[in-house]
Amino acid sequence: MRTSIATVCLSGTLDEKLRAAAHAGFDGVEIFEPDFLASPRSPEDIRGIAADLGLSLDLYQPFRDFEGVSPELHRANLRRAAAKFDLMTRFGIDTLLLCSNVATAKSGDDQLAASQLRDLGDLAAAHGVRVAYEALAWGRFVDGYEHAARLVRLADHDAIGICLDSFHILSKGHDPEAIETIPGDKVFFVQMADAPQLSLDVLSWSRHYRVFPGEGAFDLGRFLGHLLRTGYDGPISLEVFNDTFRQSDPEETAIDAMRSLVLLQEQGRDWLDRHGGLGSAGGALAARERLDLDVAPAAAPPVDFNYVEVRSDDLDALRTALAQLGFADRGVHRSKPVELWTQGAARLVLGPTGGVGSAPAVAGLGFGVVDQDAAAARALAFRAAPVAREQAVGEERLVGFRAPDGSEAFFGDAGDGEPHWIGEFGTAGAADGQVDEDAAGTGILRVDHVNLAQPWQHFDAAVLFYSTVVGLAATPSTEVAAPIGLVRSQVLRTADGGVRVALNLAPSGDTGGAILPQHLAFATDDALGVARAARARGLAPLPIPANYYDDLDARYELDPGLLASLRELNVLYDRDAAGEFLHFYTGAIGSVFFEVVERRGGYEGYGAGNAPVRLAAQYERRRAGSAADAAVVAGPR
Ligand SMILES: O=C(O)c1ccc(O)c(O)c1
Ligand SMILES: [Mg+2]
Repeated sequence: MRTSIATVCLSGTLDEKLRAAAHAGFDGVEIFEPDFLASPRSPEDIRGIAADLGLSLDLYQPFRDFEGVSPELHRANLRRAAAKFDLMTRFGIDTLLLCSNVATAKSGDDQLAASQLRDLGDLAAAHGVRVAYEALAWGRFVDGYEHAARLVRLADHDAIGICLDSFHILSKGHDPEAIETIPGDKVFFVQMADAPQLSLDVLSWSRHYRVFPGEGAFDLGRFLGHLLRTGYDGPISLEVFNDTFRQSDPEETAIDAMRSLVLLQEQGRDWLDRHGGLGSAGGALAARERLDLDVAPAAAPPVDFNYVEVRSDDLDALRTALAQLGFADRGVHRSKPVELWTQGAARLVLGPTGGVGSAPAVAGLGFGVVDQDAAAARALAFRAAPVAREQAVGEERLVGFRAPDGSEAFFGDAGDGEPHWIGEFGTAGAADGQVDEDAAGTGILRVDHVNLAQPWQHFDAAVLFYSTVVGLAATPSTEVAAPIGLVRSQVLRTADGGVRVALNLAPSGDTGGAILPQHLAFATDDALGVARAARARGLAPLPIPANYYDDLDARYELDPGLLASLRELNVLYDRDAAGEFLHFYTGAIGSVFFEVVERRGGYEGYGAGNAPVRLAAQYERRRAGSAADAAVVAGPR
């Protein structure tokens, strides 16, 4: 499948955009007119640069407000179009994107619009170019692709075809199935964008929230499936608008964009496989070979967390908190400045930060997979950047990739029992790799979830990274009220919940995770027991206000003994139709904190209703100053 991207999707100068698109492996670009107008370069210059980079110039866009106008305006519009056709000839671009009229159309008469499009077709043909007509979701008279297709049919001109843009179609709730009724050779161009499900006017939604495929909520695999059945074999181009990529590095955005197209091709193939393939149309059958879908090799999703790596400048505070939670000190690594703490299958690797601007507190996530090579091959096909890992002779191989926030995702062996690499720890440590059974607890079983605060520029890219490179499934995003604003939150997980990663949108200006720390949640089947034992070892949990427990009582009519224990131990509670949830928190330790969770029955949530209480309690602590946090890690009381 030929890939393309509109220059509007990338930040920087036109030169930078072209370079980024080429480096990410795109076959071509759409030249977005404002990018050209702002460039000091001539069309011939740009044509030469694109050719040197191996990029085709697939489309010039947008041309606006043409059809359905008065005769005088029509004459002026044709003059305007002729100038653009001349320009396109200099660029060597053969297709102009025409948006449906949003401003100057005086009539919704299809015959008038079609005859004006036919005139435009004559003019385009005379210049050796063609026009792709696109229904904008907020068009004055034409706001749907089926209407646009009808006008193209009425215009009946070789140089007039349609541009299908997934956003305009799916944002209106239009069914993409009728795409199959459009002849493939009348589809002149295709633009793809995803978007989160919002109830917002389509113009604002389009201009501020479009994201790359896989980062939003649209079913684009189905869209692509219907499209391929027309026999279309032109480029699939990305066209997103939002407030984020404009402030991001174009090279990174372009990789993210390419990753989304690899995912889209897999989703399209899967949809076709489930829905009868390309159908019986002869031409369409050949299309699949011509399209040559670039699909990543399959790999099973991760099974569990192999380990979590936390970096901190206050390792003593982390050690104290982990010891209070019952973790065992397993000693230091034999060749790296890191140490291992474990309890059950929860494994934490602690190390110092690399200084200012280094990776976030949760610097690495190890995912247990059944086939490391397959997982790595899939990650590479999704254009993930491998992380070089120094490896001493005999040390277990771990394959790693850089996540958008600068942290690292590693694939290790899933399996029963401890990973082999554990043997690399303990040679120099006091604990000698052995668990001190007396000091350690046994209530914590494994990591339940990891909660990563994401810089706002990387949130969408992180959703795509964890769903493609790591292989988790994205669930719908939610918003949580906090004293510092609304916090967007989205969980990516495996079907059985063995791996859960929650992403939270860090408030802007939150450098170093001071406002929204990263956090690790450990699973237990006895939260009250773990809380009690931790308290005996000196842990002061995050204090929860009495008001909260009064409300719990009012809502749930809890057993008085249970309520008293929750209140006494600062354990929070939630319940839904499937089960119950008990959880408590430590205070923040630098830019990380810990949570212990107990899921009863089939409870699958995260106590979202309790998040405002937790966030307010943490806010309170922060305001009270570091003295309060110091108390969290003080010795036994
Ligand atoms: O928002 C717009 O104006 C606009 C312009 C060109 C497009 O292809 C599009 O989908 C939207
Ligand atoms: Mg478009």
